[in-house]
Amino acid sequence: MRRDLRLDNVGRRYGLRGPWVLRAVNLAMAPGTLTRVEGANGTGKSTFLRLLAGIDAPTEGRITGRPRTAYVPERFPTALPFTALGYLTHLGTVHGLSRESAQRTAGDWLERFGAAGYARTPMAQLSKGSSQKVAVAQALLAEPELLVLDEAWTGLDTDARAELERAVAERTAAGASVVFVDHDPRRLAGVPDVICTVHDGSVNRRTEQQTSRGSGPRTVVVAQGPSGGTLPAETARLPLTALEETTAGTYRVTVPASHSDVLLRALLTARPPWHVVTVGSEEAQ
Ligand SMILES: Nc1ncnc2c1ncn2[C@@H]1O[C@H](COP(=O)(O)OP(=O)(O)OP(=O)(O)O)[C@@H](O)[C@H]1O
Repeated sequence: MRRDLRLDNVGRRYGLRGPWVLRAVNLAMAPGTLTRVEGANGTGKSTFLRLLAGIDAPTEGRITGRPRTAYVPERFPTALPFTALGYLTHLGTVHGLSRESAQRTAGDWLERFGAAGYARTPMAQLSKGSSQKVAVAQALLAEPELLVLDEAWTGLDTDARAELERAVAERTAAGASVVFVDHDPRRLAGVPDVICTVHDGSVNRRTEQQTSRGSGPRTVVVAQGPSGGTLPAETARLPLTALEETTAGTYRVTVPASHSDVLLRALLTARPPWHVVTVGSEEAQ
């Protein structure tokens, strides 16, 4: 079992005499946790994310237990001498995939984000939105155990934004941790397990209670299991907003819409598979 990512007395300031941006940050982050980081402009959210991602080092204190990590920076460097597919394939091989499998995985991610048409376009010629799709794909490619997203939804079109929410749901369902900052309070609303607020150099952590979950669109799935069946184990990792056994072996399961694909996959790939009776949507009150 993986250990927690721990920050012990972490501080960061820029320059020898710069003001402390973060100070005395003590935190533990358990595997499989979805964490939203909030705070006013300029309070140090990106600094905190860079430290978590290992892109930057603390000025004081220690960070331990960082698993295999991927990061989407607030500003992705676009002037790289590669095509989109070439860049992602190259990164895939850096992550240990064979060239063939790196190219296939890279192509799959471009397809998922609706950017397959730009696969052979040089990175420097991509629009802001398309280059953001490459930024996101490079992080998801390696199936990281910790995914750090700094405003990663910014610049994406509606479909790609929803796809990124689904990809986050897949990572957490697979037991990975995801930490994100997003200016839109509706982003994955009601889904995070933990909210970290950066304020005055401190990071305050609070756990989201199950009861406060469920703002934002939801999907309601009615599914029938094999007789006497209990829900597949993967569903225990999903942020269910409601669960009701309507008749013996038939469940009505409500999840945030971002997590419906993960739920359906868990039900349909269970052995023996579940029968999905209906799938509907519901707006939270
Ligand atoms: N590389 C750097 N060199 C010097 N100062 C920096 C650097 N990066 C960040 N800072 C300073 O650290 C403080 C926190 O910046 P940071 O970008 O972490 O905040 P933020 O909460 O992410 O801001 P925003 O909401 O505007 O993205 C700011 O005062 C910023 O000017």
